[in-house]
Amino acid sequence: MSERTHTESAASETGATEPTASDETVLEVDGLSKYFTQGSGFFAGVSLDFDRFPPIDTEQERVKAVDDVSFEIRRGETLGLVGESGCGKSTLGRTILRLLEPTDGSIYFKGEDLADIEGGELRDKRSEMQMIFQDPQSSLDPRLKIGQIVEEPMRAHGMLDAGGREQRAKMLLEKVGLDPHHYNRHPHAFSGGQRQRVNLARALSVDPDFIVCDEPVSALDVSIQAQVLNTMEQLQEEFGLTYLFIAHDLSVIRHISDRVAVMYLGNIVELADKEELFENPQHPYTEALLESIPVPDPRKKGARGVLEGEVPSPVDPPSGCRFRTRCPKLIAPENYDLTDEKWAQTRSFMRAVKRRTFEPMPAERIRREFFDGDLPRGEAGEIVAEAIDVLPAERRRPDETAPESADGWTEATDLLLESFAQQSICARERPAYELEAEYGTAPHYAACHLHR
Ligand SMILES: Nc1ncnc2c1ncn2[C@@H]1O[C@H](COP(=O)(O)OP(=O)(O)OP(=O)(O)O)[C@@H](O)[C@H]1O
Repeated sequence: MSERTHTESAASETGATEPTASDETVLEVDGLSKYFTQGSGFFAGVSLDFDRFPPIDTEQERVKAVDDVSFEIRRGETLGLVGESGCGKSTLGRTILRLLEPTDGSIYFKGEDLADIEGGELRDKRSEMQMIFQDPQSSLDPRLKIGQIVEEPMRAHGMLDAGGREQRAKMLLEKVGLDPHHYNRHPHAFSGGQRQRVNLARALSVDPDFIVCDEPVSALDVSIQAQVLNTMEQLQEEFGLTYLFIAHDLSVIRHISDRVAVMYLGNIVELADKEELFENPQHPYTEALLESIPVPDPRKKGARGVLEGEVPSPVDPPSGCRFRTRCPKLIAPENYDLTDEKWAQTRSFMRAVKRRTFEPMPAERIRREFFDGDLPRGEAGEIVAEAIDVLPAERRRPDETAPESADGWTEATDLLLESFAQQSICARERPAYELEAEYGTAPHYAACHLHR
């Protein structure tokens, strides 16, 4: 346990210091994957398939929650991890700490591969890596006193004697901005922000190097969030902590992070210095996320709502770039003679057909509304014309039910997707590129074919 832990002054609510990262790599994640098997129990994943003999199919559906993720975190650094709900942030955090078994890949913590160790050795390592969860309410046992809660990890790791643990717990309560006299009180007497401070004291009790913070301020009022974040920054400085900070809120990520990783459907799609990421985003998904931040200036409201469509299922994610099915910058397939304008029109037509966002209408009107009257030249134009042909025809009378149309929509969608979307490099290859950074010195990674 470090000397300075006991001698430095208590953390205050104000005057956050900028944490400084060293060159030493504390954590290196290499090709890490975590797949979940749908369901559980003996018959999970077993289905009957009467086209086979015997008619049992044991092929299991696997949720690719984290898929081939690699990055490093330096000592004293905060790496922010941001992305929409369900993209795999929590699973990544838990797999790094081996609270979940990795499906593949390595997790080097201070040079040692955690994926290789088991039992007592893993338990010992756990004291060096802690986790703080989102909900301070449910993560504190209401029957225990604050002191017992903070001391519990020390007891589990056989740290200090009873007197030493009490002394350390009181010191830590003060460090996290609580009155040490709260030692004998129960959690129900505390506000959300105070409870999260108790969680911080508990995580710090075993003197960890690395903390995974999983949405630690999301459940708190905005006014309390900044105070808790400031305390976390002060504790980082004082105890030499390294954070992986998970949040979906970009303003929280901007407040706390040194570098930021953006996650989409189990992959990291962009990783750069905070300043670089916010000022010079290079992945269309990051751009869309940044543009979806509510802007205080009402005159600028045009920029919102750019993230269209549903996130695909992590059971069967898109080939190539996982964002391609929603990407406004999908690259044109090279095998057609398409101008930028005609590609943009073809793409929006393809999207409208796939989502069935227009009523059946005459071919001439489709050409006019989607293509300014001119289809793309050559083979691309022939394919579009064929798709228009198979779309259901318009109703002749308003009371007439639409002609049996589902097949026409599906046929046109399949034709367009197979001929255009799936021919794009975005569908054929997985992108991974390092770019020149404009701000700061850290490498800028953006997994997007636009940067080839
Ligand atoms: N135990 C599990 N079994 C099966 N699927 C799971 C399990 N845990 C998570 N998943 C799935 O893995 C994917 C990633 O989930 P995860 O909770 O890691 O995302 P997240 O980005 O942290 O989302 P949120 O911000 O909503 O917590 C989701 O599709 C989720 O449904």
